[in-house]
Amino acid sequence: MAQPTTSPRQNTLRRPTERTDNRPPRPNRSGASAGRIRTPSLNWGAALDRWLTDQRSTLTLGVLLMLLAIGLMVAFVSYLINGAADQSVVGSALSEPLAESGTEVRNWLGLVGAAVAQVFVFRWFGIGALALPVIVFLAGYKLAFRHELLPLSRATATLLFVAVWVSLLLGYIVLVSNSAETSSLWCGGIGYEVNVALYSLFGWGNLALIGFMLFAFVVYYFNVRTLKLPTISRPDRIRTAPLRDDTLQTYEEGEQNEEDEEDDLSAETVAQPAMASNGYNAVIPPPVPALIEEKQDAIDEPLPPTVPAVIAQSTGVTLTIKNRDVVTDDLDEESPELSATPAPTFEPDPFEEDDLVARHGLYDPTLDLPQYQYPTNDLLTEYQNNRKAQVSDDELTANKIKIENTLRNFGIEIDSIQASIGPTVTLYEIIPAKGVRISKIKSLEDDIALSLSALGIRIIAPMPGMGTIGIEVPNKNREMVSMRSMITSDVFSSSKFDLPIVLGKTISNEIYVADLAKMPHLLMAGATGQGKSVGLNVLLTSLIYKKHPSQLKLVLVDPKKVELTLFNKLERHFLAKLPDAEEPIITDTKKVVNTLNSLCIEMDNRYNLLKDGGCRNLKEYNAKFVKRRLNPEKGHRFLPYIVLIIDELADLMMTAGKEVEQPIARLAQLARAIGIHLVVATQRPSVNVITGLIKANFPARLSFKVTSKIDSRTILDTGGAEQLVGMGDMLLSSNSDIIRLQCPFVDTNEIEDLCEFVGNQRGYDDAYALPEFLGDEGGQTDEKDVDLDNRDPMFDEAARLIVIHQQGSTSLIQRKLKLGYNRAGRLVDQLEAAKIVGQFEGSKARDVLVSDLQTLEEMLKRLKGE
Ligand SMILES: Nc1ncnc2c1ncn2[C@@H]1O[C@H](COP(=O)(O)OP(=O)(O)OP(=O)(O)O)[C@@H](O)[C@H]1O
Repeated sequence: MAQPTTSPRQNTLRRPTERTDNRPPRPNRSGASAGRIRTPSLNWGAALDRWLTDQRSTLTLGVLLMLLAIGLMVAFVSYLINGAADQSVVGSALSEPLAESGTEVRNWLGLVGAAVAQVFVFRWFGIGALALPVIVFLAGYKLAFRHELLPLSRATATLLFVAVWVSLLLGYIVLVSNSAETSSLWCGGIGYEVNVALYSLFGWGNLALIGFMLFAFVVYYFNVRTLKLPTISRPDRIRTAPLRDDTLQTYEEGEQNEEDEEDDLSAETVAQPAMASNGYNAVIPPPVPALIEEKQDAIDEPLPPTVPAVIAQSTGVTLTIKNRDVVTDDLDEESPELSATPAPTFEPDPFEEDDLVARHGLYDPTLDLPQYQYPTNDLLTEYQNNRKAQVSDDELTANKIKIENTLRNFGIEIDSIQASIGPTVTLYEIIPAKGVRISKIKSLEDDIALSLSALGIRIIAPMPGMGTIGIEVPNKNREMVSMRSMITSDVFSSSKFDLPIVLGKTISNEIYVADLAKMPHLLMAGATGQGKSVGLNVLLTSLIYKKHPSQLKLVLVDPKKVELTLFNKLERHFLAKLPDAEEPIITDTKKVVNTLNSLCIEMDNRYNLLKDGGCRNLKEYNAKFVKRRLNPEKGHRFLPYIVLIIDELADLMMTAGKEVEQPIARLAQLARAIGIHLVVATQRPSVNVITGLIKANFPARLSFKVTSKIDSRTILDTGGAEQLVGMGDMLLSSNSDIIRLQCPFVDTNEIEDLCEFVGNQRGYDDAYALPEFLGDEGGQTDEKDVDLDNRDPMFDEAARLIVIHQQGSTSLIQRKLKLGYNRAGRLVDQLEAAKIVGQFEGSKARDVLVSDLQTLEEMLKRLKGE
């Protein structure tokens, strides 16, 4: 049983263009939200929007603004030097020929420069006007480079304040020093006039008002809530692990210190650098200060981040904590200083947290690749023969008569028949005459289809919620739905979905965009040659057009070895792979099993991070990270969505069976909250490929034409997919709704151009590294396997690093000693065998078992047998 898209009620057969004009928009009928195409009309707002989202326009506008800013600056400075002489020329410009005035003017930018500067400098802000070109320049820079030199809104607020305040202060000075004749240029009209007005009211009190204005600005701008000085050096007051002062220094100095720190490895006080998001991106978020450095094992469950909590610990330390997220756990429990210290009560000031955002702005993951250009629409082809479905009146009438006659032959009279022309099929909706039981028509389904003797007829009896019967008849000339028309549509380009995928056009010509993040996984089936590969390419294209490489990672599994190869070029932008994998696209079954298990580890790691951050899902977690409320020092990082695509599950199930079934089912069951989504395609939708376990966890299923009704039932739980007409004609089943869609077409040339466009841009150093999974052969190296007589040459150095930082993390060794993942992993195993670090504990850093360098040096000597 199938359900067509909501279709308008119609009394007569009409052309599709007529149908769409006068009707109010219909509500979406599924949670996956479809959009609709409107009759083209000149929509200036939309045109402007489009223009502004076109990267060529923003580049042009950006450069124009930067030039304008330079021009304004030159004009203003020149006016401050020559302004007095130019004032009369500008004043008389309207009464005298412009050319003559132009030759008299002294401004370096001529008469226009003088006139503009006269307004901004002389009439308004005086020297404060110099702030304005800076704002214009920053705006231009942001547009041109898609990157902010300084946080634009905050810089604009500051500079505007500076312009007004400087003008007022200078106005006051000019007024009290009685030097308006000579110096009013410096304070501008606003500064002077306001002071004149207020002076008569407050006299000297003006100065106090101006001072207060500055104070109020600072209070709001820096979110000051108390006149107490912020106690940044707090970690000194509470006894902390020895390295924390340096850590704090890193917080304050932010990104600039990164380079210096890298070079300064041997120093005892090596500061722990801010951990980059996922450990490999280029821009490092300034971490949140560790407000409290006490061990607090007592908290297992995350507390709501803003609720103060009083925790009495076994150590006798009482802490009042406002923000659970920044509690660290690396204080040595045995610390004699701590037990000697009376229990401190610590009330962190929200100032610090707000201040991080105030100082650095929100964390922006896209700054990993600030120059990244989203693909442009012209990479996709505008098909010339992309004609709208050509269904003539004759064809409509002929089909109508045929349907009526056929039904009459079976003794079914009909009251009315209406047609909705879709891109591939036309839906005829029939209202049977009174007394005709729909179940009768249903039982005649096959006979009716046979009598109509057209391929691909699908009967929907009854149409859910309509009380009508639908008969879908393929159009003689079908419409080619181009990917370009989908990408450029308003529905897609303005979509705010987390993972928008455009699936095609409905029978009523609406563009259907779904959110993969909500689906949350998709099972795809279709016999060979029916459009599955094109469908996967469409899905990937949608995501690549909408997402920045920092927000999305793709794991591509292609046992057929040919279908997804073009996406290889995206390795350093969008692809994720195992650390030791050579090829980013996984074709070998053994590697697929490892990758699936690695994704399960990634899932568990992400769950731990979410738990630690007190968040319920990826969106909340990332939002919190962006607000700098999760400490990268504690392993928190911005988590990109991961989309796993498997093209041909059947091959994998044949060769690895349970080994792939189980991790797929586990991921499908659990991964939605942490942003891992699966798209699994197969040619053979038989029960030994799409097992009950897999099927149960994929609520959204998509079927291209399949070879039998049984296959259709396996994938969709109903027949119908065997009746499709191929070439991207498909049925989508989600939320127990079935929708017929025409998949857009995207050619391999277009995919090639798209991948080239993205791949030729600067990317990350490598593909996104998935956690290592050693599998049965490798297994977690345990202590006895490690030969300490055969230590890595970097062993001592790594040990010192770990002890200095009191953090047993592989990524620390990787970054600081510039080693690969595998070697760093082996080093950590050796350090574990030498009892310098504790055991592997999932996503948490290992415990460091040696508390100071002196003890370590003694251990190292013992190891060397000295
Ligand atoms: N959405 C579409 N619109 C128009 N034509 C299409 C569409 N999808 C597929 N086709 C046509 O069907 C052909 C086969 O499509 P595709 O390669 O995607 O099939 P497939 O199901 O992946 O086959 P296989 O399983 O053998 O790889 C395409 O080359 C194209 O000509």
